[in-house]
Amino acid sequence: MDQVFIKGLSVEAVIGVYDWERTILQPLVLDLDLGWDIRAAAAGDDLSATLDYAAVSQRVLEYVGTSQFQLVESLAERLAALIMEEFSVPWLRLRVTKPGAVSEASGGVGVLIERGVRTA
Ligand SMILES: Nc1nc2c(c(=O)[nH]1)N=C([C@H](O)[C@@H](O)CO)CN2
Repeated sequence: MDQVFIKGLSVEAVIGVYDWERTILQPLVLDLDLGWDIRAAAAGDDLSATLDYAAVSQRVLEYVGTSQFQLVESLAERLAALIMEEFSVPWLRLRVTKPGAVSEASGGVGVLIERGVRTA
């Protein structure tokens, strides 16, 4: 399946299980692979026929930036459901990285989920 992707989307949110984390904003980085058949958009050179990565990015920034989850798992699950419902995305892969959580992990820590049905 074709994909529209958004890589390295940076946003700050209240995220974490510990008391000190409930009072600060922490950086998160999101990577999204979004299943979408791009052929109709390509044939017509038509934005309205594709998944607008700018519109998805804006919605994700709005949602995550005002969220207050404890676990990155919870954020990932809710965000995946929102994107699939609001943008009619049939399948997605979402990585949520919390860069500063484990200082020794230079590439960050977090979760990677896939949801939906990935058609050929
Ligand atoms: N699998 C997870 N492990 C941990 C999480 C999490 O969201 N998912 N969160 C924390 C703390 O909030 C941590 O980020 C504070 O540094 C610990 N482990």
